Amino acid sequence: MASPFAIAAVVLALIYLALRALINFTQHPDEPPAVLTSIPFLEPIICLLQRRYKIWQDVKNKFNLPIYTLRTPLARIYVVNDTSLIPAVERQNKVLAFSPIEAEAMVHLLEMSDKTNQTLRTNPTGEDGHFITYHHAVRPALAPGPGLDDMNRIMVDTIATSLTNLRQQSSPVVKLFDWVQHEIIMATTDAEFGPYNPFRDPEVERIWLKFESHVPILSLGAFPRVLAREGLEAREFVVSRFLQYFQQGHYRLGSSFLHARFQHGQERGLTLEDAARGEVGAAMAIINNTVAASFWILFHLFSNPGILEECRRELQAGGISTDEDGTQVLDLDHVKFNCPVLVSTLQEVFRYRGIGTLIIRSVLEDHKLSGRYLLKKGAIILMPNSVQHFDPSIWGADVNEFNHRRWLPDPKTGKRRRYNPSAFRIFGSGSTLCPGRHFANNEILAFAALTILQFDLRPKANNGRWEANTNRSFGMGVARVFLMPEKDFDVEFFSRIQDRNQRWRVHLTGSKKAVHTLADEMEAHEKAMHAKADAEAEEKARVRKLSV
Ligand code: HEM
Repeated sequence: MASPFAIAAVVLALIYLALRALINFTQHPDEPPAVLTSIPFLEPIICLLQRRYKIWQDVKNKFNLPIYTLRTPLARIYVVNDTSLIPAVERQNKVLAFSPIEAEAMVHLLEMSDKTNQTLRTNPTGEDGHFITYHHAVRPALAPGPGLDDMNRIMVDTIATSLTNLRQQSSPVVKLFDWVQHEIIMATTDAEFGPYNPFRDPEVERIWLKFESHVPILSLGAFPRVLAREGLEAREFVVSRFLQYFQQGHYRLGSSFLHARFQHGQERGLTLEDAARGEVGAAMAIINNTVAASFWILFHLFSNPGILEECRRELQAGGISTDEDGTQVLDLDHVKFNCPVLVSTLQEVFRYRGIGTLIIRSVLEDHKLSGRYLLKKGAIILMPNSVQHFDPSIWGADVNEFNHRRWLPDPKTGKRRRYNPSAFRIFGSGSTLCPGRHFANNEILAFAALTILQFDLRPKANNGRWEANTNRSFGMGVARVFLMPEKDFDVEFFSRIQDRNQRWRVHLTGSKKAVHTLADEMEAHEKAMHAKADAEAEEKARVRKLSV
């Protein structure tokens, strides 16, 4: 009689063969080829757990495919490597869409009323659906202009005041990430919510951060009452504070962006409580990435004395004046337009550290991408930033290095270096291109400039060596496109200004002109491509009509 081991081995072999056959039979020849199928349906998950954010580059290097399929137990995932396929995905935003994913994440994460959940889920890609009307409502408030200027003014005031206060302490020691997080949360939310900013209560900030750590489980809706009970309690506390803020009419003193959001909610029939819940989601979008980018820019500036000196020199060459009362005035226009090395360093931070895999789309109908690759309804598309941001054919042979001068004009020709804008993924692209990028650029630059001018920073451990390991990062998160440092660490702040009481402020002339980034080029490039595609479609329709 056969041993139990032998029987188990045969059963396992049969299951294995059946699963392999299932993949083969259900993978259409026109679909992108399936890879990581040796352990059917599980190999992609095992590789992700082992390799974390490095998985996307590993698979690209191993198979060298423009696009491929990962078969997982829950869904097919199509992963895009070829840069030229990205605009093709973005052009099909009614069929390859982000909003249905956003709708489900919001339903789970925010638990609004049934009526609002229904509103979110109804026709999420339609012109009159929640998401497209939301984009139209908020974009103008965040575009260069008076609304953005007001936000910028409050944001720089908050940062300048806080750093002056910090200078009054003698050589304070802080955990760097925590400190940056606090500074950016306060500056961003002051700008957003005005004088009655709920985050001014330290309890709100503390509990908000507790909520934040449970977001991945909450947004998946994976047994939150068992796995993330603390997160749910934290969310309800923050919601209650936003609700008070609305009930007491404090939102009237908030930013134009907040007004646009609130007004849009009212028009879509949201109750005040739903609006308060919506603010929890909005706060994630406006805070999380700016915190991470601000941490990384300080890390790269202070860990490289050469870059630090170059940037300080640029800032000091005409960027600072003195008021009659002795206040030092930093001119934000000077930072934005006359400090090319600092601006280039920021863009390199975006490229080098902004390699989360946030850009995700849902396939709503079977679709032939670029007329070649069959994408099946129900699948997910991922466009990993890391693949694009580390492609040597786009960025050159030094792609794996942090080159803070990468974005400066070519020293030989004096001309701006041309990179494919579709390969710069940090602010997304297409219909969901981040409308907050101008505010974020201003905030990160102002924060970095004020910090490097006033302080020297030195890590307490490692003999003052700067180290931030990211190996354990999955590079995936809700509203997080940056790799996160594994551990926070203590740094000591030394004031560079003798007079501890000397005040600093930032002068703003207005934001009509924005910092130039590749994301803006991409917007222009995509608009031109859309116009070309529309013209071609019109021409085809005209020819068809004539031939009838
Ligand atoms: C470095 C900082 C930031 C980064 C890297 C960033 C990145 C992004 C990305 C990648 C998306 C698109 C998501 C997708 O297509 O899948 C997005 C959307 C958005 N971002 Fe940002 N963002 C930043 C800061 C901000 C700030 C400061 C604000 C507001 C003041 C903001 C407001 C928004 C809004 C309103 C959306 C649209 C969300 C939606 O479609 O519902 N972002 N951002």
